[in-house]
Amino acid sequence: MTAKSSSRTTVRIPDALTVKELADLLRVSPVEVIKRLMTNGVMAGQNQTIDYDTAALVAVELGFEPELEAAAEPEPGTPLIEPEEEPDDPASLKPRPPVVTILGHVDHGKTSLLDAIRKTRVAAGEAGGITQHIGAYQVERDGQLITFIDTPGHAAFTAMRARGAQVTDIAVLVVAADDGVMPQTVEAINHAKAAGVPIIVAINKIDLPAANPDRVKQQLTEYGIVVEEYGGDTVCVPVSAATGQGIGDLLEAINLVAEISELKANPNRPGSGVVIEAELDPHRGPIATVLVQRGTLRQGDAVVVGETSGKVRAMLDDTGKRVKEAGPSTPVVILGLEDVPEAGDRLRVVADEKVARQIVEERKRQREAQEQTQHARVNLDTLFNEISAGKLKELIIILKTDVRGTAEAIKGALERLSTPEVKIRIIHAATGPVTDNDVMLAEASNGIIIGFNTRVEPGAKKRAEAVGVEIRTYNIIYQLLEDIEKALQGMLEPVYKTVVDGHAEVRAVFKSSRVGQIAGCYVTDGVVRRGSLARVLRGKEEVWKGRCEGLKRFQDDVREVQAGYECGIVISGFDKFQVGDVIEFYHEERVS
Ligand SMILES: Nc1nc2c(ncn2[C@@H]2O[C@H](COP(=O)(O)OP(=O)(O)OP(=O)(O)O)[C@@H](O)[C@H]2O)c(=O)[nH]1
Repeated sequence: MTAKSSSRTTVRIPDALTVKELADLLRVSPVEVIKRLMTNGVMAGQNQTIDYDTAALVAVELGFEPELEAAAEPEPGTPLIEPEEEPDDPASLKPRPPVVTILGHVDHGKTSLLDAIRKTRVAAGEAGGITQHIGAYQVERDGQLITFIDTPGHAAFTAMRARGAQVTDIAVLVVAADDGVMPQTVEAINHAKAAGVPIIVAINKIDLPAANPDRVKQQLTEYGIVVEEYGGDTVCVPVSAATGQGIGDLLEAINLVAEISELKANPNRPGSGVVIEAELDPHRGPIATVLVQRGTLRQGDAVVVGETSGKVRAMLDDTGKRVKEAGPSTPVVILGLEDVPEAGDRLRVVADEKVARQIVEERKRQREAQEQTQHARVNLDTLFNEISAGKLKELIIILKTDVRGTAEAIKGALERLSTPEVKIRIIHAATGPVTDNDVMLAEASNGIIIGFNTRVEPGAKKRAEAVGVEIRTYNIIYQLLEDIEKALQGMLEPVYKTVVDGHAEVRAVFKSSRVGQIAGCYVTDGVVRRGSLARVLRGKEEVWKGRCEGLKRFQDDVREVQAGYECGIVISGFDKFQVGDVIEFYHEERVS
């Protein structure tokens, strides 16, 4: 019998309610509900609150078809817990300022350029005149605001991305007109491309007699950056951070690219954003610069930031002025956190401080649990499995070699190994050892690193091991190519054994318009994890094999659920659950 039989009466159940309220809804006595709960392993008194999943189990047993009652529309501006992924109604989106990061080779003038841009607003007569360094600032040009991230360089840019936080909309690539394209210019180009952000070229130091902007433009074409003058679509602006020449043009170019990118966000929702930098101030406690990305952050909001929480006691803008609220693309310093968060941590507004602390506790627990399982990153041994499962369409490679000629040759040869199933994409090829930056890029892009006739810096090796990025080194080209080819065809595939992690018993089946079927389950032994391999057993027969696509406790998405708890489970491609089915969770372990 499943919960889907047509004779059942639908009952709408809120996401949390007391046992008594549930009894009223189901028109039975509270004692009846308590008895049913007990047989399902839940001990609860009549005034105790239970979650939807638990209530639904009882409803099904009593012949109802449970349905989650949609939460009431919140009052505008009321902070609430909501999943970050929830999309905005397109009609609610409003234009927002672009967020710009300045990248480029050492000494080409990134810091000077940021200073010169900052000065334009002092010149424009801004009150106070002095800008605080808070990690980001805004300037206005032709009535449009532009937000600059004040930490130049792609190391910071990619470190953020490796932590899953994409803050930059536009990258300004600074190239010194006298020096031309240098190794870190190329690295910056590839980091920006990997992040998929448009590039604007600022040819700096044009005040110098040795300046040769044409040579720079020419050199850039070798790296796929073709400026407009040469028939390409990259905007290029000659500037001098020293004299201020061209800074206005650069700002106009940014506005132009921003307009084409149609950057938008919904300001009318609880604020969320990313930490740009944070520190412990001896007088004010933990302070963090946050770039608001969606919604509006307000003084008094309860927030969760990475693994800390608090209440926004005060907010300051980039001139040090107190502000009460901050909308999309606005950088603000917030005071009132319990601890110092990390750059790249996400901030979310939640209902109140108690909820905030609960979420932090849960996050810490989940992280600890995750630390015990290996990072699921791409590596050559498991490549074929990923391809077969349709999970990988592209193998991303970062290639480091001893000399430039080899880099080009290997790049070409590797790209030719692409198959209809998997494209090989080399997002960065350069000479020199494998560095920390390369590992960060691989981490952010889910790629692997190949070193040819080159060494791996100790720091890079340590980081790669910690984050699970694969580095392979070779001295013979054909061996390198053969390994990749074998990996693509699954011939490198080692032998695996199946290890069972846990079982969950299906106790109710719910329909969801979004994901198909959700199995209301009880974890009988072990642990079940989101993303894990799973097979559905009916008696002794295996009726389906797939992946656990969704795992919920109450209304929250969770990474794992231990034995003795209820949860909602979605298995990829399967919508024929029956009450009594057992879902077996397992993983493949390599046999050495
Ligand atoms: N003549 C001239 N010198 C400049 C210009 N921009 C920067 N410089 C000089 O170039 C040097 C490097 O500038 P920075 O702004 O520190 O360069 P950077 O790219 O931030 O360097 P790192 O932070 O070390 O990566 C400094 O001595 C600046 O004074 C310019 O437009 N013209």
